[in-house]
Amino acid sequence: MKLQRSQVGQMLLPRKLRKSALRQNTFTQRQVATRCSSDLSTSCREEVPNYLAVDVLQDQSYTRQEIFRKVLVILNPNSGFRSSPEVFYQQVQPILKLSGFMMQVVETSYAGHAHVLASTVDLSTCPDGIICVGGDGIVNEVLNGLLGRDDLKEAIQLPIGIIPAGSENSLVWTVLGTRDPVSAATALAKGGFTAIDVFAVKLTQAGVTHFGLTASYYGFVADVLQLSEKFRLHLGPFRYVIAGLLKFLSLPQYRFEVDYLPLSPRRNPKLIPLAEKCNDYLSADSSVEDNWVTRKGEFLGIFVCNHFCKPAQGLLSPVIAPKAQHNDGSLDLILVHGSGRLRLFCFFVAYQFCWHLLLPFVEYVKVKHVKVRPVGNTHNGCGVDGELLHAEGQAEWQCSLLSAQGRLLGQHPST
Ligand SMILES: Nc1ncnc2c1ncn2[C@@H]1O[C@H](COP(=O)(O)OP(=O)(O)OP(=O)(O)O)[C@@H](O)[C@H]1O
Repeated sequence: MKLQRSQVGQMLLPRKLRKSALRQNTFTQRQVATRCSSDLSTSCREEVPNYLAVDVLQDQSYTRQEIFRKVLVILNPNSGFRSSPEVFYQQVQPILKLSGFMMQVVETSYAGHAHVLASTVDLSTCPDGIICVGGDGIVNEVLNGLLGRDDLKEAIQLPIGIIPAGSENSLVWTVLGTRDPVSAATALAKGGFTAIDVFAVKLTQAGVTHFGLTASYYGFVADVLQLSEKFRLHLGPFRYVIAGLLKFLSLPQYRFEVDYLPLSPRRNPKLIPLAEKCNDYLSADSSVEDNWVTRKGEFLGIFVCNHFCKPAQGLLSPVIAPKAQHNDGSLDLILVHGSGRLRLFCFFVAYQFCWHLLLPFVEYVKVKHVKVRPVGNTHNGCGVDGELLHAEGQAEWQCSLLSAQGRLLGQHPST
């Protein structure tokens, strides 16, 4: 007798699971049939790999829900090792379909496409969110597209889902505790949301504001980010290592003036109402407050972190801002004072073991606002969530939290 593919899959399962899989399979096929018929754009002919069906169906909490969730999926075919289409269509889409997602899938065809999609999509066609398949960069584009809309208040409420398929997926790894596409899809399937602070970085001279969820950074790391773009095509995710090594070998000096407003424990930044446009919020800044602290001189790096920033790659899983929480209404500022390869090397080694805060040249403070001014011919770019922002001539970057929080689809497994 010729076995169907799903039956072959079951033969590979332990006996106990096989029985339950057989029972579940009838149920699965019924579910797939109804749900696919209402899928917005994708074909429902592809088979669900059986082991995935079993995985998903074993958690009854989300298979029993009958409510469809309408989402827009934005897939960057260019991210990471360019395997995101394969990852999505073969591993992720079946899980999402089974758990009731109705997906309109759009593949980006140029840099900036995700931004355009998020800023123009009719929100009523994807009331349950936008799912990004790619790296931190594509999530950042979607965030900025949403926050540039006229219907900002509704747009900021729209949850963003993430299927990690990029070079660096620090956001989903740090905040939702997952870094592989299948467990990220399972987290989306389980449902729930995670509130996350949103910060804005404004280039004062140009009056341009860019939003982020992870961190903004200046100095060595921003410089490496710029150089790494040259190697994107040939090296994929390894581009950061090569660019980092090259920049380390030809390390320049970075001079900055930094002003920061430490977080006052009595003040709750969330009490300030969200302005109609996010740009207005930054112009009504807190210059009237007088407890600004100024630092001047050489800095190897300046990091303004919204969460503890755990890189998805790396052996030891270090974190740059161990005291940061993604929803605590504050930003964590790390100043790495000084210059020189030896100091940078010490910082890097200490960071691998999460000892970097013990170094005498590292300053760590929770803040509300930060202003960073590169001095002289210091690299004047600013990295935000893996995207490099450029400035012409003298620049001042202002980094502040927005009063409203965004929402990520899914929850950390420990919640
Ligand atoms: N079709 C495309 N062709 C070229 N570039 C694209 C395309 N779609 C998106 N991009 C650009 O690719 C950039 C990086 O994408 P993404 O973040 O998904 O992957 P990554 O760089 O590999 O991962 P990470 O940002 O986590 O390091 C985005 O900022 C976006 O502007």
